[in-house]
Amino acid sequence: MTKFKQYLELTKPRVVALLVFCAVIGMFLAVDSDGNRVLPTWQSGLFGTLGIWLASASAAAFNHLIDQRIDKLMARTSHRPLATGELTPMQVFVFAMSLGIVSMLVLVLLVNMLTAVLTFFSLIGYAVIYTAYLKRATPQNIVIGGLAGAAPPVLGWTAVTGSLHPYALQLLLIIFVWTPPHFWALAIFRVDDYSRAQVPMLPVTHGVTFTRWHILFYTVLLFLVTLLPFLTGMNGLIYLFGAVVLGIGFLWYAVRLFSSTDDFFPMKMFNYSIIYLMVLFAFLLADHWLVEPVIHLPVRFEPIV
Ligand code: HEM
Ligand SMILES: CC(C)=CCC/C(C)=C/CC/C(C)=C/COP(=O)(O)OP(=O)(O)O
Repeated sequence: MTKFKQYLELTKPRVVALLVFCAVIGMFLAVDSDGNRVLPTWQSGLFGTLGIWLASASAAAFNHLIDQRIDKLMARTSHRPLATGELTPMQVFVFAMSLGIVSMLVLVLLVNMLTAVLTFFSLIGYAVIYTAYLKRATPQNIVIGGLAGAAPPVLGWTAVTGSLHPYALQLLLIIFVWTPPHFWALAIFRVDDYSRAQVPMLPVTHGVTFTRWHILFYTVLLFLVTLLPFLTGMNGLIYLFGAVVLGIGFLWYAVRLFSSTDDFFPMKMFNYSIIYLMVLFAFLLADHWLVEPVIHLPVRFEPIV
């Protein structure tokens, strides 16, 4: 009997879909060293996307393997293929290794070395540093571990240009600062799960109110960080409009989190965080390719740095 559904679940398909979406947008935002827009070639576009996707899926499968004991104890994850025994640890190991090896072959042979190396570090960062160590070690686990999940736009960018650009790092910074409100909103709702599994997530170790303050802090920081692409001249007014409107929405959730009596409200914020990131990146792309090249609006800010 085929276990396609179980193997697919190991790859965290929806999380990885958003990671790959951000990577692809990173590809289409790339500029060369003179600041001119560049497009991915069919090869860098196709194989870059494939390599990043396979590496993220591999990291997700390793996460299932390393977390199997924890996953059995939490209601949200107790149906996972290793927790239920539908797949064996050896099957998951072989699957995760295979995806990882193929991803590296694709990136090294068909994309470029820089992308392969950075993707490899992201894979290790999530699968080993975050999952096997940080997650169990400190309530700042997801802040530090968030670096791996924030890498995709940089990976997409380097797949196209073969070099790192400060603009790409702004995109990384956005996802890095977005991760704590994204995750802690869910963690507040799932605090009993984490406490049963003895995972030191912030709401477990420091309580829900403390976590709400942290969420608010990072949401304000996120609002400021999302202004950077405009302030550095990377993007124009259409992007700025999107970032401000979406950011006000996120801030509203972060403030309302203190007073809402709806138990499900943190999950509403969590769901909003996903829409937020998707639409923000869509704005980056639309602004980059529409505003100047098509509509000819002279709306860029003279960079302050
Ligand atoms: C350390 C960083 C992160 C942590 C700890 C985290 C944590 C989580 C958790 C616990 C879930 C619920 C998963 C489930 O129930 O299956 C989730 C869902 C999700 N995350 Fe994250 N996340 C992180 C980073 C990211 C990043 C970087 C992205 C994308 C750019 C992302 C996108 C998503 C999406 C799209 C979902 C919804 C999945 C679904 O509907 O099943 N996450 N995240
Ligand atoms: C190569 C590359 C870009 C790697 C990044 C890979 C990746 C899948 C990042 C997503 C982060 C994520 C879903 C964290 C949740 O893990 P968790 O263990 O806290 O959540 P869980 O309890 O749902 O498993």
